[in-house]
Amino acid sequence: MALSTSAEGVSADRRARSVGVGRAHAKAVLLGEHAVVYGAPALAVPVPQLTVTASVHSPRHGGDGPGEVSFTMTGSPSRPMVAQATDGLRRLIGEFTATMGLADSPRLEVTIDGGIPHGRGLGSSAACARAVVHALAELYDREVTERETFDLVQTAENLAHGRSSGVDARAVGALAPLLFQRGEVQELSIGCYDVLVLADSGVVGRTKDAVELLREGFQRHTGAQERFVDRAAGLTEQARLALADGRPEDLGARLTDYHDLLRAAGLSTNAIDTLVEAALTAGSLGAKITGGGLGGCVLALTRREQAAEVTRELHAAGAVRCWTVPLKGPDEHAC
Ligand SMILES: Nc1ncnc2c1ncn2[C@@H]1O[C@H](COP(=O)(O)OP(=O)(O)O)[C@@H](O)[C@H]1O
Ligand SMILES: C[C@@](O)(CCOP(=O)(O)O)CC(=O)O
Repeated sequence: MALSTSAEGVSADRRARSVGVGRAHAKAVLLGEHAVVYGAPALAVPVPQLTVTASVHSPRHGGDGPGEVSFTMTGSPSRPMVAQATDGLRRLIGEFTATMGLADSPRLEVTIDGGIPHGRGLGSSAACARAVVHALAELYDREVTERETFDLVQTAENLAHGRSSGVDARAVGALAPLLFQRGEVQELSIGCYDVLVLADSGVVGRTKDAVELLREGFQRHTGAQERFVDRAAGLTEQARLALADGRPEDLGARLTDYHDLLRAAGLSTNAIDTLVEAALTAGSLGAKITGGGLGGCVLALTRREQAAEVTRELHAAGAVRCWTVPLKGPDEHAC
């Protein structure tokens, strides 16, 4: 099945001004986070209402000698980005210029207009990286395939996460829910489903630390990795079938089961558990932490007509902001 990805067109106008612009959106992992790092499948959904835009400006297009790359985040006031966030992007840009056969390292000014809060399990670093790849492609008028884009985003992600599965790299460019496993994706053909209410706990999670925490636990306890990955893969497969067959109650139950699995592994927090309980009490079909964990967001599968009530209860339980994300296939424009 062909995968729908968001792509950026080349604007002759921008080329003349030596500026390339690229965009990507946030994502949420429905099920499978962490286990996906060990080769298990994951289900992920695009979050199209949260986007990031990268503008890459080349003040001396084709400049001589090794170039400098500066990074700025817009906002009031605009600010330089932290090294933790820019190291991977620098490596990505180096890889892009080498892969595309560009002679010299250019001098570049990268501006990130970020509408995706970072450290919330929403794929902010992958979205930034993907937006930069699209911007570079536009700036240099190069065709970049989906595979090349994935590899470039992974160059940055592997630095940010230590070892990244690649699910974020794919999902932040996808137009529909997808099943991801070992770099390969399958777009899920579902109709209009219920909605996901995403609630931000306001606490910055640390994906790299969370991945490391789990790995250390696996090293200390014989068989723990196999047990975790088998249970996670089983739940993800059951959820995939429930999604395909239109069984929202079963999908919801598997989400909550997956939350319990992550919580048992030490990846949840009290604030997150409170939000999960609040969503379930308010009528959500299932709820869980999403992404790297140790903070971040809760995702709650909710009947459309109950989304407002669930959102109210999540705010009352401490959520700093909520988003309602339609769960729908690529051709369901009227959902
Ligand atoms: N402007 C910024 N200020 C601080 N950190 C940033 C910024 N932009 C991106 N980051 C980085 O983004 C990372 C979070 O991205 P990521 O690991 O993808 O997690 P998430 O998907 O939860 O956002 C943080 O570790 C941080 O280094
Ligand atoms: C925990 C993990 O499965 C997902 C991380 O998601 P995020 O970066 O926290 O949005 C890590 C990975 O897949 O590389």
